[in-house]
Amino acid sequence: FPPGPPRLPIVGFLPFMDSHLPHKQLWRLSSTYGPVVGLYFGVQPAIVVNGWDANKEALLNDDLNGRPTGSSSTIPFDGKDLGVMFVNGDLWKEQRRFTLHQFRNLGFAKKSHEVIIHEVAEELIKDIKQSQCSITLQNKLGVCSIIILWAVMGGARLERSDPLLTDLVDRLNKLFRAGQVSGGFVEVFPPLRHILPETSPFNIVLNGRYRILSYLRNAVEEHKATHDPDNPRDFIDIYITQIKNEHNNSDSTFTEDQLLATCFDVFSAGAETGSSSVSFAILLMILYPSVGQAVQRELDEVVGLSRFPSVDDRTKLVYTEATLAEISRFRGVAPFTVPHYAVRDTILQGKRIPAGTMVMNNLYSVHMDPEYWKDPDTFRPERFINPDGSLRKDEHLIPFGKGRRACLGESLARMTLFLMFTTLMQHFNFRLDPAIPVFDTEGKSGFTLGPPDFNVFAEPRS
Ligand code: HEM
Repeated sequence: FPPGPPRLPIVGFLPFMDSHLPHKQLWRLSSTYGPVVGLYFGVQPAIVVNGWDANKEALLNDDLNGRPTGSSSTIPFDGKDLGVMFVNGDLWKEQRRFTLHQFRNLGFAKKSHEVIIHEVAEELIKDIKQSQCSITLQNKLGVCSIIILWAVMGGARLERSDPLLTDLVDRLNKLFRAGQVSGGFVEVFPPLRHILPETSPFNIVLNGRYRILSYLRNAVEEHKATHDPDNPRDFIDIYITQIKNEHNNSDSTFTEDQLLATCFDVFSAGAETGSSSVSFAILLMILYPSVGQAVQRELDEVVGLSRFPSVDDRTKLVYTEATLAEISRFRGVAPFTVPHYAVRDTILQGKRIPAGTMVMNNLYSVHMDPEYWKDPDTFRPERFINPDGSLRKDEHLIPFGKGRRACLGESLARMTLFLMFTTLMQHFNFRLDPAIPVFDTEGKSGFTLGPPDFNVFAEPRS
């Protein structure tokens, strides 16, 4: 097993985990123990993979592409591992393939999706213009993310003013901040959950999960009541048809619980990451005003103010694209991948990794690896521009992971980030509300990295 920090009996490294910025702490361990650090979360053996070389090797090794199973995410499903994110083997392959295929058929990240994102952006701009005081972008963008995702999954166009939406955004934000990348004490000592107060991070995550699942369950019931297999409206309709088609197949993985779990995975993976990415992007434009102004100059030249930016403009918006790349390197909202798991004994960087080891791929360490990035701590979009002025793609930038477990929603996430960011920058000059000072711009950890709390004044650009 790879070398790592000393561990305490029973609890292992858990009491020493930094809850503030664990990706930084776990990367620092590499200076003592090398790129693959072995440690224990309770009695669960785990490795942290740091730097580009080790992460590339790990992410492309299918023996390390499993997921830990049996976590608290199974509680609402009587202990069954369901969905696409925390499942393995044939179930994962079949469900991931089906979900991706159907999403593509439904126009996922295609032109028809751009139309929806433009409508959502237009409403957001109206909403911001009507605001009388400073606004919390993260919440407004959370509502946008859910409307966009739901258009593919559940078909219906949700209303911005629907109080349910605000509740979902609030639950998701709380759930993502309360979560811990290591799983925390309860994941390794499950009986603890019976004595925890309602306000404990574990119960915030579990209650958020139940609330979102109950919303999804209602949506599935409504779909069943109005289901017409010849006229599928969305992903849920197509999935219901598949369940019916496989009714006589006792080995079928298509069940109603599986539908709920898949919707939950997509919904939770997509909504918070999407809004956090755009919030971070706007915050960085305020903190680095010369970059923000250069983005606006390029948008004025290429797009102007009379229409919304479109994905067709991307090739001409080199500086803007370079800025988005630098934002995802500098403040990637996924500093770790979702935890991986060794499905059989294997070798990584010459070290033996036993089956059953949890694997934490530290993407932050890839994006800050000084071997590959000159001045990694400097925010500098120009690093993604070639001397001839064209956009420089860099294989060391992997905010969505790499290999067979990479993000299922990457194309939609990239499209949404581009359209929401450019539309906001086109329409407004942002400045921070001094009433909510931002002391720490590195963000807030949890399952992902969220932006710090901040409010903005948005001055319309004429
Ligand atoms: C900026 C936004 C996003 C970022 C940075 C991001 C990043 C990631 C990363 C790093 C992973 C883990 C890869 C691994 O474990 O190796 C992941 C997995 C996943 N993402 Fe995303 N994601 C984003 C948006 C989305 C969206 C919009 C969706 C859904 C439409 C989505 C759905 C998923 C799913 C289902 C998985 C699990 C895939 C699997 O286990 O097979 N993500 N994402």
